[in-house]
Amino acid sequence: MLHGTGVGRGAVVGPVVQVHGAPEIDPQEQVGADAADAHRVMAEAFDAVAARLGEQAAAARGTLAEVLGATAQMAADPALRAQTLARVDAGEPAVAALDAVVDGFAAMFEQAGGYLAERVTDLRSVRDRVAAHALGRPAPGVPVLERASVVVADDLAPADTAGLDLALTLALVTERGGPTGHTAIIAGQLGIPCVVQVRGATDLPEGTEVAVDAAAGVLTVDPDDAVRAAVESRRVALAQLGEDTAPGRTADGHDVALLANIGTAEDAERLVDAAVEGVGLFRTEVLFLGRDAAPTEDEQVATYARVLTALGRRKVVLRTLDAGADKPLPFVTQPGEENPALGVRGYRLVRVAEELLRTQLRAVARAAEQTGTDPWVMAPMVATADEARRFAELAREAGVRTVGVMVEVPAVALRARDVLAEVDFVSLGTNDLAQYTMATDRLRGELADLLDPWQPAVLDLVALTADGGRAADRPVGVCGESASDPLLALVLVGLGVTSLSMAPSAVPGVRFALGRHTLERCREMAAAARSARTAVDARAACLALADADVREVLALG
Ligand SMILES: C=C(OP(=O)(O)O)C(=O)O
Ligand SMILES: [Mg+2]
Repeated sequence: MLHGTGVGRGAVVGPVVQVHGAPEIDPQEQVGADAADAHRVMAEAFDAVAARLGEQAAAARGTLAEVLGATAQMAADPALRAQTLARVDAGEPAVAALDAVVDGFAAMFEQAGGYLAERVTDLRSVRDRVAAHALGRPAPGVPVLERASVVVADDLAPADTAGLDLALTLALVTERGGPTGHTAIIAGQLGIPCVVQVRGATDLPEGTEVAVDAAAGVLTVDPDDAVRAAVESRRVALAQLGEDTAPGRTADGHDVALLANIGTAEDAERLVDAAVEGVGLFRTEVLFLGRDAAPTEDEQVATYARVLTALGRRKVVLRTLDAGADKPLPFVTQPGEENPALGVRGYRLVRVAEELLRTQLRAVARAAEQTGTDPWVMAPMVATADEARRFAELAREAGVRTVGVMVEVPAVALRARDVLAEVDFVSLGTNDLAQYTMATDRLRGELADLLDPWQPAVLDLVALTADGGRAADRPVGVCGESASDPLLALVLVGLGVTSLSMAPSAVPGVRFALGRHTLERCREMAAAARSARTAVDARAACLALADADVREVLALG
């Protein structure tokens, strides 16, 4: 068995497919016996890579097909090939020759900017593939899946996950990455079981059968019949939970809205028939990613209107641009920041790019008017009541009616009452709140124990925020990953949180857990968790108070 940190409750069995990183290449490594042989091997490598990518593009769909098709064209590019082979003929080591030619093209592309600059990643991917082929190493990158598989990687970049064939991806397993990192968030969004921080996963041979249990954070290699049967019964139990479409409510009828986190209009459209009460976090920065400039106001209006239309009369909480630190955007990145997580990020960008925020707020107000809806709008990374007031002014000036801020900085939790005097609601971003409370980079998977949202210090800050909400009679939601943990969700409700927003795939488990516990029991759990001195003890204390069926069906331990 291999252990890691699980994301989601699902379990699956399937064969391993490894995602290989770029091959480690010594540029002086010789290919073939002499220059003529190297010429032949390299020419053959270009042909093989172009042909394989072409075949894969033909077999793929959507974005994946486009990405593969463009990369195949680049591998077949006559100039790239001719220049490399000319250097090889002149006696240069073949891989070094390829590297130098690719570097030359990359520099040209980067200088040209725009579309061409974005192709540099494809160009380097062609180089890695051709070099790997010539040296007889496995092809790098996300392989094209031929059957339903468990995809294993050291870590996956957002671009890698875009290249996954979701219909055939049973689970994602990574050696690195944290539970609030990109792979985990995307897996949650797509409802794919995921385990991160699994030491030894990349050593598993291709095709090895593994059982992936996201609830337990465990991989079982060559599972026996008993493990397979347990996986199947979990699948059936979770499928049954998915049939309950009632609103979120405790066993004694206390309402807690269950909302979805989304990043794109497509995510919103997938919710049209989903049993969620709305969207509690629309991460609008996704629309800004991978571009040289912000989308225009009209483009933003169109996207926001699509989201609002998909949700109809359901609630939508839209978050304004959260750029910087773990979500860098080239056009607003502040040069020379040594600690970007503590720098000009999130709402603070208003200091250097106020028009960006004003444009976005206008776009939201126009989309709201167009669709006859009333979205709530909140700012990320607010640190003071003053900032909350200024954001509320800007939003109201633009025509937004309901304005809030995220609680991600401990200072805001500590002064929640002051902040709630300025805005209509707050939403706890527990991913960043844990990062800043525990002074622990959320992207450093190896520090996951410190980042654990069960840390009593983080729960204390949630409690303070909820107290502020109660005193002001204003809603306090949670939209960090902690809302998707069914046991922790009960604690959050016990602390006084009024809505929970999570990956849509997590909603059925949380709904089920809520429905089996009274508000009083949630409060007992919250008190027990806060009395504990460690994250592990906090969870254990709550588990002891949890309903037996819930423990069993959701494999809570
Ligand atoms: C919801 C949050 O925002 P993000 O994960 O996008 O930073 C959070 O920080 O908890
Ligand atoms: Mg955040």
